[in-house]
Amino acid sequence: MSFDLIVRGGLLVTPGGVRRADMGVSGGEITLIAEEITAEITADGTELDARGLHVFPGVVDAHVHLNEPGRTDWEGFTTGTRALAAGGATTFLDMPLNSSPPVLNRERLEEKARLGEQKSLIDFGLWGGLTPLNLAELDDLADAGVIGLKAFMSHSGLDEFPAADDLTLFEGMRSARRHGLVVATHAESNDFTRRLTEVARADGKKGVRDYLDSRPVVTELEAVGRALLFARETGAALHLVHLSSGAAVALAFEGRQKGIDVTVETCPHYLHFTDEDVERVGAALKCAPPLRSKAVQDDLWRELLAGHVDIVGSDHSPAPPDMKTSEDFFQLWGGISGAQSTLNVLLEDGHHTRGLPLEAVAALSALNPANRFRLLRKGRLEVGADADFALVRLDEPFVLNDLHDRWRQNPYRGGTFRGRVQETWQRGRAVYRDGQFASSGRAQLLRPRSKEST
Ligand SMILES: NC(=O)NC(NC(N)=O)C(=O)[O-]
Ligand SMILES: [Zn+2]
Ligand SMILES: [Zn+2]
Repeated sequence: MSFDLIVRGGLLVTPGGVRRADMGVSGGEITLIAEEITAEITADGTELDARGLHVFPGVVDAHVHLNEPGRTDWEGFTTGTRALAAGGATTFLDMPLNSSPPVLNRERLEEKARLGEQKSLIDFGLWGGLTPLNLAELDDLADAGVIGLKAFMSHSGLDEFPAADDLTLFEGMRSARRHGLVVATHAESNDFTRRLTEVARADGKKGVRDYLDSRPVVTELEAVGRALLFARETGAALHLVHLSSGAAVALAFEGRQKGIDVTVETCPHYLHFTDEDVERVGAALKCAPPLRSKAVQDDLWRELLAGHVDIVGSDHSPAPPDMKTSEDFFQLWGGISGAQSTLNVLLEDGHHTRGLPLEAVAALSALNPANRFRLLRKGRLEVGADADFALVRLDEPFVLNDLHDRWRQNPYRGGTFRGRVQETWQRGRAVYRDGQFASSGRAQLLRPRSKEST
């Protein structure tokens, strides 16, 4: 056997555990994992010395907003995927908003796919929207290869992507079930958050704390409960994005124990920052649902360490500085820039601080999202999988300053972490190495593998 690439002597974080081994790659695929590979590499092949480094499966970020076309100035494929690659990601799933017009039909999906294949550095899948405007388009979206359908249960921040009312969500789930697609929900109660916002605004409230108080945990719990009910009644696969509270994760876990097909995502910002950080830092940490108290964060970590969280996705959603500047905290764009730092947060706050095993870090960031969205060549260091991996220096602290996303405003800037990503490889080819990026043009659009073929 000969190889195009041999990764030598790294500590491989495989689904079965961490092991020191060589990894051989041919044609972009992992073809051998062995204690020592003695075979030759091809004449133009590469040997990579990974001694002293951990080899993680490339991050599969299930939740990013790269906003191209239409709002590329907020964040686009070029800068967004550089940030992702520098953070060890080799796959991302892009949300149907805030690109404009949003991905609500086949044409928009195909347009975004074309742009992504030209400009993205790494492989990607595309979410389609589920709104009251496009129920008639869902069959087409499924056929065109969406990775899943995304619905907002509260206002999305953009009128062009309206919230799904109960009937829309219910009908959307029925359709998704027929197509074998996952429905993702932004779970905050529309009635509840809208009324609390109105009341606060009527009282002239504008502060950080006023905003945080307008979206309490109960508004998340109400929406999670309703989404679970609809999933149970329709038999659809439900993915709860960006849960912010341990209580919401626990509610989802109860649902799963009762047989509902539900997975749970949380985000690095809920694990790393609290409400006090929002008060200190301001706009860079505005998001919905908002950051929570230390006590709620502790609950969230408890649930995660108990294995009740499936996926950690970045929800990277930047906006230009003028949308992140206002005296009125309600007026600011909600969205946090975090595409580059998911592994850093999981390794620093999870592994080093709380003893989260490295296999769990790899499962939350790569294997579980790959499995949930049926990307079975992704997310695992295993023979037969794509050679998508990141070389990580696990123990040495570093200051995160070299950020590659679109705007300067990034709440992780200047933070100290352990778990620096040294290099990122996709299908056997370096996409990020020595601080440099490969050229784009090789990224592939990924479609969920159909049930029949698995
Ligand atoms: N339109 C957005 O980018 N919204 C995102 N914004 C947040 N989370 O604050 C989201 O995922 O809801
Ligand atoms: Zn959301
Ligand atoms: Zn989002």
